Amino acid sequence: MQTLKVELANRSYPIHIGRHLLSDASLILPHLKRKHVAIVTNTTVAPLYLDQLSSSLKAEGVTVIQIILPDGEAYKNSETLNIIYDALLQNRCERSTTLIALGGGVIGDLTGYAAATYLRGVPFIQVPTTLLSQVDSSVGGKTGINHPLGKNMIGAFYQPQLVLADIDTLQTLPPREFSAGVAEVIKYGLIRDADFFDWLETNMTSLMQLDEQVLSYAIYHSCQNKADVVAKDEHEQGERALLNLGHTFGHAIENAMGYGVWLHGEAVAAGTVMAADLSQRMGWLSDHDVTRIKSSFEGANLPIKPPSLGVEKYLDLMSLDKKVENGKIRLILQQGIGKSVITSDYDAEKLKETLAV
Ligand SMILES: NC(=O)c1ccc[n+]([C@@H]2O[C@H](COP(=O)([O-])OP(=O)(O)OC[C@H]3O[C@@H](n4cnc5c(N)ncnc54)[C@H](O)[C@@H]3O)[C@@H](O)[C@H]2O)c1
Ligand SMILES: O=C(O)C(=O)C[C@@H](O)[C@H](O)[C@H](O)COP(=O)(O)O
Ligand SMILES: [Zn+2]
Repeated sequence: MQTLKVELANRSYPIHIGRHLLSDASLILPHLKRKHVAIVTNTTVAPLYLDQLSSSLKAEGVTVIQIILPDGEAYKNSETLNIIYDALLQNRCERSTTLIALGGGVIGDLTGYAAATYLRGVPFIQVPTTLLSQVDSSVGGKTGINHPLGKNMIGAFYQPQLVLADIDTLQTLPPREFSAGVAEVIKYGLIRDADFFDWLETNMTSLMQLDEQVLSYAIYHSCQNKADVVAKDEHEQGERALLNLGHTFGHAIENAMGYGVWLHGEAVAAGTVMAADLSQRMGWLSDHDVTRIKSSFEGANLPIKPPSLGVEKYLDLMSLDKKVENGKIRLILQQGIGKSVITSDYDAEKLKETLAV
């Protein structure tokens, strides 16, 4: 098992990455206020891993409440959040009850937001079971739900007590979902780590085959990059916005196509290609680098061609992005591989050319 730490003063927490972690309750016990937990998961993950996690905790005398939600991005909303609140109240959960998110990013975001708000805040633990959630969503404390008008529009920054990433769970992940996670892995290379991007170019085939060493390295290195950024800028006042590369375009795609039709990682991949296209039009990124970016996504079986929504639709949806300032859409653009910037200083006409796909 490898461990790294998100350094946030008295809210610091460890990320454990390795095999057989779900059945090792000793990793969780030190982080519980009381031997009382509510595991939140969904109808797909429950039959695969709920028993393993519950049994190991029960064997140590922990009372386990199970909350099983419907599966899918379309359920990352206030109705599903209410299912969690209802179950917590019906089971008389207290401030000392720890919520455990067992699943992908949807479960993690929902559970984290429930933890941030139930009784004005209870502890929670992330047990991510998708590649995307192991490399990105379980780390950093962004929690929340979607609104019909925009992605993740309601939420809170609320850090977990612990992240437990058991890479064995990835064996059952459908290939399309694995690919979606690789989009966020590539992101770290593009925004701040050119060496990691080079390494990914060399090792993409092995990564897609779930080679254990390559997979562990990719997860550890992604978490390290995210932990570094979050430690410097927890509440996205500056540098953290770089983690949003491709997301202003991508969230527009997810919303326009209907939540869940394009996977988050797929929309991020196509959105990152759009950001690269605009960067190239601005003269900031070479043709060669644009080709490298597209090839890396293609190597992970990710889409590089965005849907044709129409320029006005794109602009309308992008204008609801959380990074909008004084009505101006701020974008993460590329000034090379490993060098992203947040800027509102782009040519609006060139943006329209990028959106006219
Ligand atoms: N909070 C953050 O910082 C952050 C970062 C990135 C993405 N996100 C959010 O995360 C969500 C996407 O997360 P995701 O890609 O994990 O999607 P997801 O949570 O929808 O999981 C993908 C699918 O895989 C299934 N699944 C999960 N684990 C499995 C396993 N081990 N074996 C088989 N099936 C499994 C799920 O039930 C689901 O059907 C989006 O809502 C996105 O906005 C949040
Ligand atoms: O942690 C962050 O910060 C990120 O931006 C990570 C993203 O991959 C993630 O999709 C996040 O949920 C997007 O945040 P949002 O603030 O644009 O909703
Ligand atoms: Zn993302």
